[in-house]
Amino acid sequence: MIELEGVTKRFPGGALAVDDLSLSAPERAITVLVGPSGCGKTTTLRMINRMVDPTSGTIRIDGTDIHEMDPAQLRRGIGYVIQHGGLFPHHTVERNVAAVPLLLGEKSRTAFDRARELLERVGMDPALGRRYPSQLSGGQQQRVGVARALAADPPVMLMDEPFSAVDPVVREQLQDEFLRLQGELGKTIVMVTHDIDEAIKLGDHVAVLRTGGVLAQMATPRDLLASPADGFVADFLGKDRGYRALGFDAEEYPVHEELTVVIGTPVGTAGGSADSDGWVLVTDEERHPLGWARPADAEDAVTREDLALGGTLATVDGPLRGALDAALSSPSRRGVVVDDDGLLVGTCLATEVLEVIESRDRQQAPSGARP
Ligand SMILES: Nc1ncnc2c1ncn2[C@@H]1O[C@H](COP(=O)(O)OP(=O)(O)OP(=O)(O)O)[C@@H](O)[C@H]1O
Repeated sequence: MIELEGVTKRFPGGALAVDDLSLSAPERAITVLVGPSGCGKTTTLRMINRMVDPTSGTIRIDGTDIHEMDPAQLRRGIGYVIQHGGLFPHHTVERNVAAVPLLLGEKSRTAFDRARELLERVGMDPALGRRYPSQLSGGQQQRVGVARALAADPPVMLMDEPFSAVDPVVREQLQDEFLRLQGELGKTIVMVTHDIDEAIKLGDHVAVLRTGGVLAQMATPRDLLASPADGFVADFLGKDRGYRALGFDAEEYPVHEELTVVIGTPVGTAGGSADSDGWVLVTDEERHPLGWARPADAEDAVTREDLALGGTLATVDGPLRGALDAALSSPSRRGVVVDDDGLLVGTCLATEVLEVIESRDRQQAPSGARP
């Protein structure tokens, strides 16, 4: 557990970067610091590994005041990941990952073996280990940055905008893989971002800071969306709060059997007729959904050109937001539901998902409560 108690940082020249900040980052959880530019996020993070010293206040890790610890020893227990990976440009990728263990006196062979293992763990082809950082994409550099921070197996990780230097698609992938990795490793993580969506997706706890380094609210993402403390937090959370809150609710909703046809075969072979609207769901032979088709002639084989794409997929025990989105984005208005292996389970209807939400809300609302 990392605890900040009344921490203030005033830089020489007068800038008050962090003002009387108190918060706790629980063990084995991801705590995200989020807020507008200049609100003191990076300064706060750097005070935890003593790259910046607070003007006043106390920071403790597992009950020990970090100012009573030797800075080198402190940093050995803290992995640090920054934007663009912060890699040494003149070292190979493997050498970058092995850097800290080598510094700590690890045998070269052990350090490099572990570097290759870590690269694989963060989803990199180990063959890329012999390249130099400039020969990697932005997303790959970020992965190497994470691998390097993990190399000495520190219990604590500090991450400063680790996924912000890449495009939105790669960013989503990195976030998903990071969550999977954290599920295995269970590090105590403090992460900085200016992106509230990233904070809500990754954070077990989210601390919203306002300019001047003042804590506006610290809560779980669900509570933050449901009850922002004030107008600043509400504005910072932005629009679509009600809809985004559905991203946390993995609840059962009705799933219906759907008529399907295998790609390359005529709709007529589907063993029934398409729904009255004419849309039929096309799958591959293993029942992975491929898209919807509304062929003019049921005797013609369905081809990839016939597919109307764009619908999102919902996971059967996933959040209600996914189910609602699948239904609303589907050309047939029937949302495609798959299992964890991506195989078709059936379809769902927006009206029925909404019924689940409403009946749940009725059950949760205290009696006499008004919206
Ligand atoms: N070394 C420094 N000397 C003087 N002022 C500094 C220094 N580092 C940061 N500051 C100031 O402290 C305030 C907080 O900066 P910080 O980098 O912590 O904010 P941030 O929330 O991480 O911002 P961003 O999202 O833009 O990275 C800013 O006003 C900044 O100008």
